[in-house]
Amino acid sequence: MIINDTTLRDGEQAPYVAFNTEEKIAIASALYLAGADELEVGIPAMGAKEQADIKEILALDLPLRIMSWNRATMCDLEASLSCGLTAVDLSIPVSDILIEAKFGGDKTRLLKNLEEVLHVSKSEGIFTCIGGEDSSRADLGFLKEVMELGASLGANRFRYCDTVGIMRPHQIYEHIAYLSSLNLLEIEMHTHNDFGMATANAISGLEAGAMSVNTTVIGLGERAGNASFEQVLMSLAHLFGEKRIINADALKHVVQLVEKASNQSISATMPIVGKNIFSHESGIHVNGMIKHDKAYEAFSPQSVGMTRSYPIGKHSGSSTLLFHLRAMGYEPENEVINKMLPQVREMVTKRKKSSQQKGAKSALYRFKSWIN
Ligand SMILES: CC(=O)SCCNC(=O)CCNC(=O)[C@H](O)C(C)(C)COP(=O)(O)OP(=O)(O)OC[C@H]1O[C@@H](n2cnc3c(N)ncnc32)[C@H](O)[C@@H]1OP(=O)(O)O
Ligand SMILES: O=C(O)CCC(=O)C(=O)O
Repeated sequence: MIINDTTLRDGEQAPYVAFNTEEKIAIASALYLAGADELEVGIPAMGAKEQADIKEILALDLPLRIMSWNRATMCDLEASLSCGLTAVDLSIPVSDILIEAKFGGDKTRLLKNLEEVLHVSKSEGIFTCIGGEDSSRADLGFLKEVMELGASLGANRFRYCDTVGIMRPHQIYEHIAYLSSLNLLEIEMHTHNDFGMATANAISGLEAGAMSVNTTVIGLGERAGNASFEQVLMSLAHLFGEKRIINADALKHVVQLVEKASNQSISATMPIVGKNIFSHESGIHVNGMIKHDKAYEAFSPQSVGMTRSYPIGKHSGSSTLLFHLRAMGYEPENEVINKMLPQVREMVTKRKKSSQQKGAKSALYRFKSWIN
C-alpha cells in the first residue's frame, strides 16, 4: 500500500495553519524518514511563493514521488509544470452539488475540460491522479464514467474523496469494492474526519481494494482533518502485517515538527502519539503489565519513541504501590500497602491529579513513617 501524505497540502488547509519555507522543507524530509511513500506538497496555482517552496522541496531530491494538487485546468497544470513537478493530482468535482456550484451542472463541459488537461498532462509524461472531489456524494455510475475516461487517456490513479467526511466504513467498503472491480484505475483514499471516521474509512478502502491512501500528520486538515499519518502507518505495519520499518525517532520528530509548525497541541489520548497512551493507572492493568509486557499494550512504547509509566492514581492497586516503593528501596508489608491504598485514593480525588512516574516518589514519601 502507498501512503501519500498531504500534510503540506490538505494539512495546511486547516484553519489558521500556514507553514513557512523552512517548516515545509523540514516536514517533507521528516515525512520521508518517518515512512511516507509519496508526498503531496502544495498548490502551484496559489502563486509564486508556493511555487518557490515546491521547487525547494523538489531540490531536496528525496527518493519518493512528489505531487501537487491542481484543479483540472490548463493554468493550474502549467503552474505545476513550471515547478518541474512530474506528478500531479487533477481535481474535478464529481457530486451533483459541487458540479452545480462549480460548473453550473454542466457535466459535459467538466469532462471535456478534464479530457483536455489530462491529455496534456499525459503527453508531458506526468504521473496523473484524477481527484474525484466529493466522490462519496457522487453517483457511482458517474464515477465509473470519469474512471473510464481517465483510463482511456492513460491516467494513473483515481482519488476517491470523502470530502465532507460522511461515510461509514461499511459503505466505503462497498463503494471501493465496486470501483476496484471495474479494473479501470488504481484507487487512492482521501477521507475526512467529520464524524471521527477518517482513518477507519481509509483503512476500509484499502481492505476493499484501494492501493493508496492520503494521510496528514496528527490528522491535520480541513475542518476535523484527515486520516492520520501515524495511525495509518502503524495500522499498515501492525494490522496489515506490512513489512515496514517504523523509525520511532523519525515518527516522533515529524509529529513534533507538525505540532509546532501548525500551532496545534494534540490530546494526551491521541492514538499512537498522545503522551498518556502508555500510562497505565488501573491496578489490574499494572499487575498484568508487570507479569507480561504485552498484557495491555497493542504495540510497545519504544516502537513509537515513547516510554511506559505507572502513575499512582485513584484506580491503583497494591502492585502499583509496591512497584514504586521497591524502586525506592522499600519492601513494605502487605497490610501497610492495604492501609495506604484508601489514603492514596482520597488524596488523588482531592487533588484531581494522579502522580506520574517522577511524582510517585514524593506522593509515597508522605507514608514513609508507615513503611519504616
Ligand atoms: C476539497 C479541497 O480541499 S479542494 C482544494 C482547496 N484548496 C484551496 O482552495 C487552497 C488554495 N486556494 C487558493 O489559493 C485559491 O482558491 C486559488 C488560487 C486556487 C484560486 O483563487 P481565485 O482564482 O481567487 O478563486 P476563488 O478561490 O475565489 O474561487 C475558486 C474558483 O475555482 C473554481 N474551481 C474550484 N474547483 C475547481 C475545479 N476542480 N476545476 C475547475 N474550477 C474549479 C471555482 O468554481 C471558482 O471559480 P469562479 O471564480 O469562477 O467561481
Ligand atoms: O480532489 C482532490 O484531489 C482532493 C480534494 C480534497 O482535498 C477533498 O476532497 O477533501
